[in-house]
Amino acid sequence: MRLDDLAAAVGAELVDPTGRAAATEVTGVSHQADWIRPGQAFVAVRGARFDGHAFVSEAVEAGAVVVVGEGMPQDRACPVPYLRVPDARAALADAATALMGRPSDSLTVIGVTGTDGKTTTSCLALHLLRATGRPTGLLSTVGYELPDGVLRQPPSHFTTPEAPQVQQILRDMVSHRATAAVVESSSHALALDRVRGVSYDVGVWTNLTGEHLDFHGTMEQYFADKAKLVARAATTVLNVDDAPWFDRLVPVATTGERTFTTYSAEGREADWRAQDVQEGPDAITFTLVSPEGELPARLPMIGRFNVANALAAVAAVAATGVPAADLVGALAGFGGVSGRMEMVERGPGEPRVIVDFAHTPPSLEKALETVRVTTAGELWVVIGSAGGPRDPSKRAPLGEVATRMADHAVFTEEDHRTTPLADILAEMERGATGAGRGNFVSVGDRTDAIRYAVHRAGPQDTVLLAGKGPEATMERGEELVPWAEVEEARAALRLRGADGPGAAGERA
Ligand SMILES: CC(=O)N[C@H]1[C@@H](OP(=O)(O)OP(=O)(O)OC[C@H]2O[C@@H](n3ccc(=O)[nH]c3=O)[C@H](O)[C@@H]2O)O[C@H](CO)[C@@H](O)[C@@H]1O[C@H](C)C(=O)N[C@@H](C)C(=O)N[C@H](CCC(=O)O)C(=O)O
Ligand SMILES: Nc1ncnc2c1ncn2[C@@H]1O[C@H](COP(=O)(O)OP(=O)(O)OP(=O)(O)O)[C@@H](O)[C@H]1O
Repeated sequence: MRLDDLAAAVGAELVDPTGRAAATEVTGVSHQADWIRPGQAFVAVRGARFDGHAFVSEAVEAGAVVVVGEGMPQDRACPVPYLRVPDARAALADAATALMGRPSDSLTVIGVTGTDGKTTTSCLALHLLRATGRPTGLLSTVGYELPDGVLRQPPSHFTTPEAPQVQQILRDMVSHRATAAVVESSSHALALDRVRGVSYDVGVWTNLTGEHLDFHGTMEQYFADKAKLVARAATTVLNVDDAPWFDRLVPVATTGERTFTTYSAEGREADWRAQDVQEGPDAITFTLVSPEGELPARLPMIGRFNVANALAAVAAVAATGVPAADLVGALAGFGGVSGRMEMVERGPGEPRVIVDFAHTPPSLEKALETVRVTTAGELWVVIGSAGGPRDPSKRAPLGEVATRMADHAVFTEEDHRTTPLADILAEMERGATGAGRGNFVSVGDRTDAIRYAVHRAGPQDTVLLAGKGPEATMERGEELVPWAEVEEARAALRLRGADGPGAAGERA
């Protein structure tokens, strides 16, 4: 793209006294100076921690041919043309969108926002679109996928990366013949214009509860940031059960030509709702009451909240023109979400082992509560708490919740980093004993802890391995070791099968 076209795309005036700059070819854009490659534009963002202008020299040395920003500091000159804009983050998104040729215009885009359930709903929508014949891409916390289904990681680990990565990934999807995309859209992304330039066909709202107020400031601001998705999507899928936000979203969802559809997992009046919900050990069944009639549905997941996620995904994909009967058929083939209530395959006589990401006291409580419903025997939990800079105040409450909600708790390591593991375990134990409970044991090594629980659990029992979920590494001291919780669970089950319940547990 020519520099004068880039200037037009970001709404800036190109001051070009020599007349030679306008035709300069701009090959890409980045907000991060050390990612700049020759021929690219550097957008200097004034952030909470840094002023991107401090990195202009680094960007130019790396080959930036233009800098975009809200104004160079007076004491510094810019060695390449400078495009002055009122909002650098908006310009970053506009430049990236233009340079990538507006890829989302060639895709049916479903955006998903909300405090909880974004990743699950996104993965469900991806599955439904693919299973009903649409080559689809995904951008989410777990990474991104092109229609080939291979999970890839963007260079920075965000739910929704910055606009240049978002637009590049959408462009790759189009190049790989995707016709649809599911974009998990975090509140940070909506607030910081990372998804400006994505034209959403359908916007999905899961729910809104207090979280991330450190960034958004107030609940009102958090709502306003998330509501940007509803304000931009042509059709929105709204959760009737999410009071009071539902009522406030309706006017936002109906301005202009836009429409909305509703869902309820709690039996309220809605376009899409679940009736006669039955939770089983491996799946949930319910009657889907839809605008196209009543249909029996089977969702191969556990966790009652997943009914809401499934309804949201079904309603969203239906809004793109897929019949409800096809969606219900496809739902039964969903393979789950990695590390989120993931059931480990088991043989006869083996306990049910579930890997989940819950690592805060409220999410652990919710996870244990829902698993309890389908546990005929006793409930075990293996849980640790992170060290290093992570919030130490949650350690004792985790110990309290684990021993209150489960019959047996095994306290163990979870990325303790340079914090002494013994200190973390002592805090978790304090939470349990402070509440007068002794149904716990501490087993520092996580492999041993998992084996301890799996070997003692009976065939009717459930073992919840909480906290690590899909994470691929464990931080022990200064060391970063590879980790695979599901593999650990499989190994523990194999050992249990070989030695018989109880035997290898003695090794822990
Ligand atoms: C609150 C938030 O999201 N902040 C993000 C934001 O920071 P910021 O605007 O304050 O920028 P800054 O760090 O001060 O830097 C200013 C500029 O200098 C640039 N810079 C900075 C340093 C350097 O060496 N070189 C350089 O070029 C930066 O790229 C940036 O453009 O832009 C930065 C550059 O992309 C991000 O690193 C930073 O993410 C922070 C670290 C973060 O942790 N964000 C998380 C909370 C986040 O976004 N999470 C959501 C999901 C939340 C959820 O639902 O759970 C997500 O979508 O992942
Ligand atoms: N609809 C829901 N309502 C309430 N809680 C939910 C819902 N869906 C999932 N959860 C809980 O939130 C956890 C994370 O789910 P998921 O990853 O889908 O959410 P998320 O919004 O993407 O969060 P994150 O961005 O942290 O991954 C689940 O393990 C479950 O405990």
